[in-house]
Amino acid sequence: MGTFSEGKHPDFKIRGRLLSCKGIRFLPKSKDMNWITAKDYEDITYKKCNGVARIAFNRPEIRNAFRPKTTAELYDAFYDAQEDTSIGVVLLSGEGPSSKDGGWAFCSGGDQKARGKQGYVGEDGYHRLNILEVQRLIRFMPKVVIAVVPGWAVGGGHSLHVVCDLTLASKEHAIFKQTDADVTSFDGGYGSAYLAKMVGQKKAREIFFLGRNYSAQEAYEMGMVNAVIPHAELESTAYEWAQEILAKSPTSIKMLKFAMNLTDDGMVGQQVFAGEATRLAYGTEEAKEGRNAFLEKRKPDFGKNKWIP
Ligand SMILES: CC(C)(COP(=O)(O)OP(=O)(O)OC[C@H]1O[C@@H](n2cnc3c(N)ncnc32)[C@H](O)[C@@H]1OP(=O)(O)O)[C@@H](O)C(=O)NCCC(=O)NCCSC(=O)c1cc(O)c2ccccc2c1O
Repeated sequence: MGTFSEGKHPDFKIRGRLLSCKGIRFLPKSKDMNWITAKDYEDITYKKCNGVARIAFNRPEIRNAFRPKTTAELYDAFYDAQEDTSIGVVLLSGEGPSSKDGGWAFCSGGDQKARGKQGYVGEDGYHRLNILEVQRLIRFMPKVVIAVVPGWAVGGGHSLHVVCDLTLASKEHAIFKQTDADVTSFDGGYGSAYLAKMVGQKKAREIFFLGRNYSAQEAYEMGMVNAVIPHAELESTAYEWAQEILAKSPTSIKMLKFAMNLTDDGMVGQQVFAGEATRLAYGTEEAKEGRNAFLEKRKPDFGKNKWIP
C-alpha cells in the first residue's frame, strides 16, 4: 500500500523484535515501520521489518489473481519467513490500488486466463493447483499469519484469508465473496469445511451456494474477520497487532496455534503438534541421558528422573 516507507537501517533494527532505549524495552510502533525488501519477485512483493514479514500479491490490475508463478513465489517467500528465526509474524496482503480503475484487492483467486483443462497452466506447461500447498504452509508454519485484506477477497483468495490465523479488513474497500460455484471450482478443504467451523454451517453454505458480496462489517459479524479497520490505518494496525504478538512467548504462540489446529487437522495436526512436543522433550535432562547412553554404548539410567504426575 502507498503508506509504506522503504529504506536502509542498521541490522539490529530489522532483526530485533524489541528496540531498546537507555535500557527501557518497548514495542516498535507503526511509526518505526521501515520495510526492507527481502527478495524481488515478479508477482508478489516480500519485505521484512522488526520481526514481521510482509508478503503481498502484486497483480493489482487483475485484482491480484494468482497463476502458478504467483503461487510458486508465495511458497518460496512463506518458506523463507518460516525458516527466518528473526520473523514471528507474517502479514499476507495485496498491493494496490489498480492503476486501471483504482480498485483494491487482497486476491481474486486463480487467474482464469491461466486456467487450462486440469488446473492453472504454468510456464512449464503443467496444470497445477499448488495454491493448496501454500495453504498448508500457512496452516502448519509455527508463526502467526495475518490476512490484511485491503479489497476483494474472492474465490481462492477468500480461502486464503480463511486459512490465515487472523484477518484484518479495510472498512471501506474489503469485500468477501465466494465465486467457486460460478467457475466450476470447489475448495473442499480449509476454504469451505473449515470456514463452516468459523461462521457456522448455514452461513458457510450461504456464502458458497449464493456467492454474494459481504462487507468487512458483515464478515466481522459472522466471525471470519477479527477487526474492521479504516483503510488508511490498515497496514499500520496490522503491524501493531504483529508487534503485540511478537512480545509474547514464541513457544506458547506456536503451541497454541498447533493446539487450535489439531482437532481439525486429524493425524497431520497431531504430527505437527507432537513434533513440537518432541522438540520440548529433547531439551530435558532425561533426553540428554538417553542420547548419552546410546553414544556411550551403555544402558540409560533414568533413575534420577521422577515420574512426575
Ligand atoms: C474479483 C471481482 C469480484 C472484482 O470485480 P470488479 O467489478 O471490481 O472488477 P473486474 O471484474 O472488472 O476485474 C478487473 C480486472 O481484473 C480481471 N480479473 C479479476 N479477477 C480475475 C481472475 N480471478 N482471473 C483473471 N482475471 C481476473 C478482470 O478480468 C478485469 O480485467 P479487464 O482486463 O477486463 O480489465 C471479479 O473480477 C471476479 O469475480 N473475478 C473472478 C473471481 C473468480 O472467479 N476467481 C476464481 C475462483 S476459483 C479459485 O480461485 C481456485 C483456485 C485454485 O487454485 C483452487 C485449487 C484447488 C481448489 C480450489 C481452487 C479454487 O477455488
